[in-house]
Amino acid sequence: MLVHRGTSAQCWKYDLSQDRSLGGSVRIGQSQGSFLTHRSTNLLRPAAAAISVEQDDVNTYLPKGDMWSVHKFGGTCMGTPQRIQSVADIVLSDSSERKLVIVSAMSKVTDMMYNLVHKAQSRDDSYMIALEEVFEKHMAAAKDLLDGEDLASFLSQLHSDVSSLRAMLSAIYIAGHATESFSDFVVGHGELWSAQMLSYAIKKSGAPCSWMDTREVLVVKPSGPNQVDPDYLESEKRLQKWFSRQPAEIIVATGFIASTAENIPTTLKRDGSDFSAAIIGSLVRARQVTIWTDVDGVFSADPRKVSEAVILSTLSYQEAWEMSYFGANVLHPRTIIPVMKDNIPIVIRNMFNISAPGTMICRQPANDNGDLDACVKSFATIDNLALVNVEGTGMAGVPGTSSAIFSVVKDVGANVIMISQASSEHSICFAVPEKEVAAVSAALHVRFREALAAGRLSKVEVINGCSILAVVGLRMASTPGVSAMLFDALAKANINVRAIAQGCSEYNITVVLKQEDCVRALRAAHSRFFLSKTTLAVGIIGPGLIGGTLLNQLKDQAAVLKENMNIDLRVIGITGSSTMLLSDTGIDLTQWKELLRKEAEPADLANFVRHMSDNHVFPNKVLVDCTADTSVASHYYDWLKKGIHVITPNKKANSGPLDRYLKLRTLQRASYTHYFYEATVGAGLPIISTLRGLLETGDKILRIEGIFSGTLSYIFNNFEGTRTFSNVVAEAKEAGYTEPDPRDDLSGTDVARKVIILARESGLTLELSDIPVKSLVPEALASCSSADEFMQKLPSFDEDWAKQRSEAEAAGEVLRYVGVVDAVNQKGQVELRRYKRDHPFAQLSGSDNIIAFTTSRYKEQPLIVRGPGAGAEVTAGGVFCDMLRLASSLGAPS
Ligand SMILES: NC(=O)c1ccc[n+]([C@@H]2O[C@H](COP(=O)([O-])OP(=O)(O)OC[C@H]3O[C@@H](n4cnc5c(N)ncnc54)[C@H](O)[C@@H]3O)[C@@H](O)[C@H]2O)c1
Ligand SMILES: N[C@@H](CCO)C(=O)O
Ligand code: NA
Repeated sequence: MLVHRGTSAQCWKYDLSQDRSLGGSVRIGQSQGSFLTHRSTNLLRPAAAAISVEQDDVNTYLPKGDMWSVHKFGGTCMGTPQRIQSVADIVLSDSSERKLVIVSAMSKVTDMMYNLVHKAQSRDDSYMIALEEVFEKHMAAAKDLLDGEDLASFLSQLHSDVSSLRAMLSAIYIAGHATESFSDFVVGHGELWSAQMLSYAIKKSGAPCSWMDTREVLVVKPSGPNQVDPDYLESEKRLQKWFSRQPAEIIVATGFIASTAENIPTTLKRDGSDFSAAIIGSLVRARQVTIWTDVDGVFSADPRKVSEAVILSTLSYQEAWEMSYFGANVLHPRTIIPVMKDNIPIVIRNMFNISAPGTMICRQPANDNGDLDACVKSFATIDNLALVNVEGTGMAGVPGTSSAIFSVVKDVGANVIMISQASSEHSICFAVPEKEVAAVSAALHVRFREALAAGRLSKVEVINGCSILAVVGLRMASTPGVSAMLFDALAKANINVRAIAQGCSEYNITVVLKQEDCVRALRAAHSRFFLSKTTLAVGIIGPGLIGGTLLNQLKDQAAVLKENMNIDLRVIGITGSSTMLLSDTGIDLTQWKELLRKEAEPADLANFVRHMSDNHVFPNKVLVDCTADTSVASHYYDWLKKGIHVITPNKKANSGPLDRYLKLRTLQRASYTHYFYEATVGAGLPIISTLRGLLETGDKILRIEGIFSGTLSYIFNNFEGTRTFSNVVAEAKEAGYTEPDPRDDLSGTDVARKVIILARESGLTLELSDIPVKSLVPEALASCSSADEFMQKLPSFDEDWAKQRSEAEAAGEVLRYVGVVDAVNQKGQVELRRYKRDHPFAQLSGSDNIIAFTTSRYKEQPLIVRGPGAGAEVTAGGVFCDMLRLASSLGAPS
């Protein structure tokens, strides 16, 4: 077989007459007269001779090192003329002194080319039509991309290549067979054409650019089935030679194709163009090799399984290596070898998202700061495995047992994926693909029949349905605490580990688990290492006025919090009284209402809470009770006990039975689980936090007095002139100030609850029933069956109210509904009082609360907090504030 390099036609020609596999009867291409080697007059020389002549006079200079930047663009990047143009733009925007650009064939073309060969050798003459399609595709692309002389010369080359291919394929058709090198020759045209098109596109901008047929340069030798090794020395000589002839600043080179030392066209097999880029990067000692693709970089886990997966900014060569073994879509391990030896970084970048910085694979990751979590780079899983466990006392101290086991495994051709043996030597277990395990087990039973019969081996056991979770990271095995973190995460997720292997290579810890647990294990482990410690999984109970407003506030603010404070809030559940909506990773808050309507399931608080506690993706969980429900509040104790934080504007727990309250607070103080309830008093106003601040710094509370009801404040602030009482109550309800049942406000119960909350916070041990309350609910309406009925009947009492008001007015006074915590006398009280018009309590407007703290330090003048104390936005804001307080207790920056 003879192979020749062409001149400007730059096409390799086969002399099929020498290929015995084709019967030596066909000749192609000679009539075209393009068999001149470059700048040579030798006609039809045997390839080996051609090389020796050219090598001898090589004395050229190929600049090497930092000035070179190597780029590789895969088929998707070269998919359309527009994309080829974008590739040209990317190359031109690189300011490196010299650029070497490796390209794949346009997307789908390699398959089309293999298909041509396949058709021809199966004697399917539709290969002619298929070849025409290949031609059309490239012609159309070129016409779109190029014009003038460039277009003409590309098309003439394309024509001539296609006619050679036609002849070649017809030969294959006749022989009914294609050798590997024939097939490689045909297939390699995809790269030849894409490289030429790109180089013309770059040249169009005026930049000096040549294209390189890498078969002239890259020499490889077969090193195994479907695998080749580069011959660096020979390739470097040829590259020197090539460069001495065409020293352009930009070189576009064909990926994937190469030649043997005998100049037979071949390919880099499955390692493909990435391998080309790495080899060439190494030949020129490039400053960097950039692999352009359609993803933002290398993920920390398969993003289809772990929605929290992140793009890694750096990876060491070895980590990339490990990860590609586990199927991460990184680089083929062999691809890394050429650049690794020269410490050339490889950067994986997304051509369709230039703003993403990508992942740099290099020797020493820059951000390796020694943190535990930085030791772990990624997680991967392999499914459909079986564990084989060979067990018996006869194994200990008997050399050769493992060798015997694994030679059996080898003989049946099974692939051992992981091995683990405890040092007691009583068992060896290893994982193989499930489909291979039957053969392995049968062969082991045969091989160890005697040992089993004699009891030296007790069993050869197969455990089906296993998966591997592999954790990859540099220094992992040598850093204390990493495996503890991993196994703790798995334990918390209630996942049983069947076997463990950790090589001393330090790059990988592998655990075998039940396949059904695998994704859960992956998520739990990933979140432990990758999620911000202030990621909060949130469950909202009661998406009514306050809960709904809170959800909307979260929707608007979540991104800012994540960006600025590293606080990641994920609402993973919303439950109302009839339906609930659950999500494992976070509900889309832009459409929570719609989702709750359409995709919800029947509400079930126990299941809702289970959903929260079973979630192992998120390190912290909080339930936010936005109901006014006593029974919901009765669960706080259990939730806190489960480690779920609780936040609420619901007053029921803190104003309920004293013993339960004390039990709850004792638990809260003893644990690191938090319970916040600022919005229970004064809505978003800082009442609880002010009181706590006073107490915790050693101040002594003497008296807390104020207007604690937004509703009643509003009513008496607006009950003026000709307005009726019932009308103003309706307005307060409409404005969202009232409790779900406004009688809770008018009866004084709501104020009494707030008084109790503050009293207990101040250390008083009072029950709600200890507080004398003046109710404003007319006795006759106390028994109304619904809030609506109450509101309907309220106008009949307007006259009574008008009378009370005018009496006060006549005395130059106003009516105000106040609550008092008398800490000195350990009492509380709620009543309707009259205040002079110039009293601060008479100056309020809207739903204002005013709370005056008289303390040892604030004795002459009380500390006063005043402002709107009811309403959707301020209350939800107060609850939100508690969520951030929680995040900051968990370590969020302040
Ligand atoms: N409105 C305010 O200005 C204000 C101010 C401070 C505190 N609060 C408190 O906020 C809470 C909510 O008030 P709101 O005005 O939003 O009331 P709301 O009636 O509008 O909302 C309560 C929601 O909880 C739901 N719910 C009731 N029981 C439930 C259960 N067992 N499970 C699940 N969902 C249940 C209801 O269906 C409703 O959607 C109350 O505790 C209230 O005291 C309100
Ligand atoms: N209904 C309550 C809401 C705030 O707790 C009020 O009017 O004050
Ligand atoms: Na408050």
